[in-house]
Amino acid sequence: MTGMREMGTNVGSVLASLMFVWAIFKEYFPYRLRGHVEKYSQKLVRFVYPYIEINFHELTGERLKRSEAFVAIQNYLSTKASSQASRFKADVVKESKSLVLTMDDHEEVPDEFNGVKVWWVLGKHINKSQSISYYPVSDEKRYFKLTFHKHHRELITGSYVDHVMKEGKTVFVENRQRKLYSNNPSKNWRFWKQTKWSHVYFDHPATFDTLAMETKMKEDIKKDLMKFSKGKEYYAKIGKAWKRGYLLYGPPGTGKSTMIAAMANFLNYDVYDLELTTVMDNTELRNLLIETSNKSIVVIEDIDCSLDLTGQRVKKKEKDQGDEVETDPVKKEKKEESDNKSSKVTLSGLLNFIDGLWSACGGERIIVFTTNHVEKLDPALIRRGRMDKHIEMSYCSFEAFKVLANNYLDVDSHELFAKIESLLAETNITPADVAENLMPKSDEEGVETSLNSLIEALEEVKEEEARKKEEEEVRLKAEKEEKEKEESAQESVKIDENSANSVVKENGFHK
Ligand SMILES: Nc1ncnc2c1ncn2[C@@H]1O[C@H](COP(=O)(O)OP(=O)(O)OP(=O)(O)O)[C@@H](O)[C@H]1O
Ligand SMILES: [Mg+2]
Repeated sequence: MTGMREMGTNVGSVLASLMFVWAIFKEYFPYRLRGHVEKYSQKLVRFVYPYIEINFHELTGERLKRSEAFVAIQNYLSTKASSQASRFKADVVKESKSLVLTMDDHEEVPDEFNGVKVWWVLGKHINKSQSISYYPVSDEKRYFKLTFHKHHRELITGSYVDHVMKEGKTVFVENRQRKLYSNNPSKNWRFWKQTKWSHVYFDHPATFDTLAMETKMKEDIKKDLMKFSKGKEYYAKIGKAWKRGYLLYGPPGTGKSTMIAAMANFLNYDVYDLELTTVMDNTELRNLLIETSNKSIVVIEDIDCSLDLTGQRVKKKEKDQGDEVETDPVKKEKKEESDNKSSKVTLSGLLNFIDGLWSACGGERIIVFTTNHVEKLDPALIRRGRMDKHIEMSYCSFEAFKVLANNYLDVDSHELFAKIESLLAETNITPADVAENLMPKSDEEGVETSLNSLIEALEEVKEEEARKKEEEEVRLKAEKEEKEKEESAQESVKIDENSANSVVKENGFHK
């Protein structure tokens, strides 16, 4: 069959050359004769070469975006190429766990659908125009050519192409290596033609199994995520954009960032880590958003440090009291940058971003904010509907400790657990600190040594907390005494004034 098609292709190209010569000289023939020649020559071409060809170009649209169809075909053919083609390009994805083969240029891959044969070829046009540009411009334009017999036009352009797109997308989801994007400073977008987002491959090992928190809470979050990811029809039915906002709040080291990684791994989504302090204004924020893809989690970490988003009322109160001192150097730098006002992103800009984005960019997106100070955020920012689910990440409970003990030491129970349970109930220690103590310091260190080191740390924390409590009590007592002294001093001044007044009155009376 391929041989016949090739022969047809050769005869077809000879005829095409003749048609080209005809196009030049047809002016010299009488009009009537011209019509006849054209009609019969086209019939002849269709007879000799009864195949239809469709090209799917890689770059489409004015901004030359990568066509989704091209990518889907490429993925679909990667599953066929391994058995059908003889020349491939290979790519190793997912830490060498799978090898993805794609067709090499001009390689032909046959395929069959409902007993009908089709052929795919990856072709490319080289752009001959030698435009001089400051930036490197790719002048290679690739396309997939699909060839099939004209009898099967309907089947191929309908069901077959649909089938290829669907399969291609599934392969893409299975093989794709997820990415962690971070936004580039906008000053580089124009001058260095930098893309808005740079990425590295996302390879965080955190999962919900390794995340230390209450089992019930964990299951609840997993259920919520699952419902969201499968909720395309549901969201369409209730007329809501297919997005969900999560607010993770709690002290440093309680696993907020770890939870985001676990969410991404659970859903198989990309992560867009949005650094707000480098976004100059609301327009830039919108532009960044438009370039995010479906199946992604957009993250804004430490939102209270990123921008002046804390709402007027809260801000005023804070100014009066004086700001709390930030100890984490990263958060401190963020806060300083945002205080320097290099960014003009406003609260309303961010609210528009959260509300508007989804309708503008299609669905299947999750947005996550993290903060250590939930009380500082403007209520408008975190109201339900914007941040649908508020999750408090808290100090380590005994249940959370058991997950960590299993992760780090491979133990489910131990005689020292009871002591640890009672110490955990009395102290505030973060999962990060517990994890640090459980990590064996050397290969020889056994389970017991690690657990004892945790007990020691817990006792230290307990002592420290008791000391702080005592100090606080002493301070409060001193404050109370001071206040009482002041009040009694004021009282005695009042009594003195009153008695002086009565003396004056008495004297006056006497006068
Ligand atoms: N709940 C948890 N489960 C498992 N590991 C945790 C948990 N919390 C903290 N850890 C460990 O502590 C380290 C720090 O945690 P993480 O970065 O997630 O804290 P965070 O809440 O994001 O802190 P910050 O507010 O400073 O950003 C992690 O690398 C992880 O190993
Ligand atoms: Mg964090």
